[in-house]
Amino acid sequence: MTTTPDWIMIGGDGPESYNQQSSYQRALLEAAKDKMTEAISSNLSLDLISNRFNVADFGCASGPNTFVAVQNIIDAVEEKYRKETRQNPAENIEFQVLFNDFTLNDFNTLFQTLPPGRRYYSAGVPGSFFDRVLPKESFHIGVMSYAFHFTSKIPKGIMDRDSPLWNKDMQCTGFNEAVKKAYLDQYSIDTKKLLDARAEELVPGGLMLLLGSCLRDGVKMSETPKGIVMDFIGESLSDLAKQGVTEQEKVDTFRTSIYFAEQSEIKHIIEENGKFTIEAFEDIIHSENEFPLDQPKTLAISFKAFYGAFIAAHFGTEIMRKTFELVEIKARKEMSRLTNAKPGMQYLIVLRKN
Ligand SMILES: C[S@@+](CC[C@H](N)C(=O)[O-])C[C@H]1O[C@@H](n2cnc3c(N)ncnc32)[C@H](O)[C@@H]1O
Ligand SMILES: [Mg+2]
Repeated sequence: MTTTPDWIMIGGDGPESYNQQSSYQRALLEAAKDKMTEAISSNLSLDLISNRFNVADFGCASGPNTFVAVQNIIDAVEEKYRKETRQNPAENIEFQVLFNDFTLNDFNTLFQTLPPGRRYYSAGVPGSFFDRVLPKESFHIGVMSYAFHFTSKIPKGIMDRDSPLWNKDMQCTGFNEAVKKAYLDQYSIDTKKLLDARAEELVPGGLMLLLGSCLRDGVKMSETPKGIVMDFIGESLSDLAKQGVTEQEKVDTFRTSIYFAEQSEIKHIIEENGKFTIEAFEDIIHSENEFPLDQPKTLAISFKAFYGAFIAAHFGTEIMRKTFELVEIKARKEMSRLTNAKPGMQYLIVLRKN
């Protein structure tokens, strides 16, 4: 079963494209490179490194971050091989990279911008990562970067005005217990399906490296900079409805299929699923921080690269642009709220298939 959503990261390589605007996601990959190398060096068995080595990226978007992620992995595998066998990996190992995303993802831009001089063969793998997308035991290391926080759908009741779970916000702010539980339940169901699928597709002993952001335990989404900006997006949409640029009804029916879980929630889901051992759950702290909180323009652009897709799908591109103009103004006005917010957390999770 392949489900294709009505939103998709902004393709191409224009000024608003994911390709051009996803530098904050990339900063995490760059900061985590040493930890990824270490994780591969200590958790990947040398027996798995033979003449053919397959790397898969789930939720790759249109680049270029995916190229950084897979190159980090290939460099680490080569380094381990070179050190432990004293042989030249280039003579003995062929790499293949499997790029997965929804069918509507801009794979054309991805393939047109593949790094010159790369030492791997490439293939596109279309389809939802909540289902099987590859044959059994077909890859050795998988990566997901900023793609481990999606749900397959909006939880039941959230959109229903007569339900106690009716959520007026476009996101799970964390303040309504029942709403939070509905999101967590849906996230838990979907993530377990995702882990089941990857466990079948991975070779025994294979690894999954997950990079992204989550909440520190006990922190509510709307208390973090990311949650505050998401609230700005919701408020900006309401402002546009008040101005008559869009309808309030449309704003009220806009939700995102995203749930940023708390660290212990993620651990619990992985442990309950039971297909993987958590070898590491690292807090990645780097100089770029998660967001440039003192640069409203950059902040608005970063969020546009990611959330713009959802908004454009529901409201059209014009409203999407106007929304982020307002978001930038709000971020400028409320900079102290952003800089005083509770910190989010960026992670590298290393999973080994049991
Ligand atoms: C924020 S982007 C991250 C892109 C890239 N990995 C990076 O680090 O910059 C999330 C990507 O996950 C993809 N995605 C979300 N849900 C998915 C699903 N169920 N199956 C496949 N891809 C999915 C989206 O289409 C999008 O390209
Ligand atoms: Mg994000």
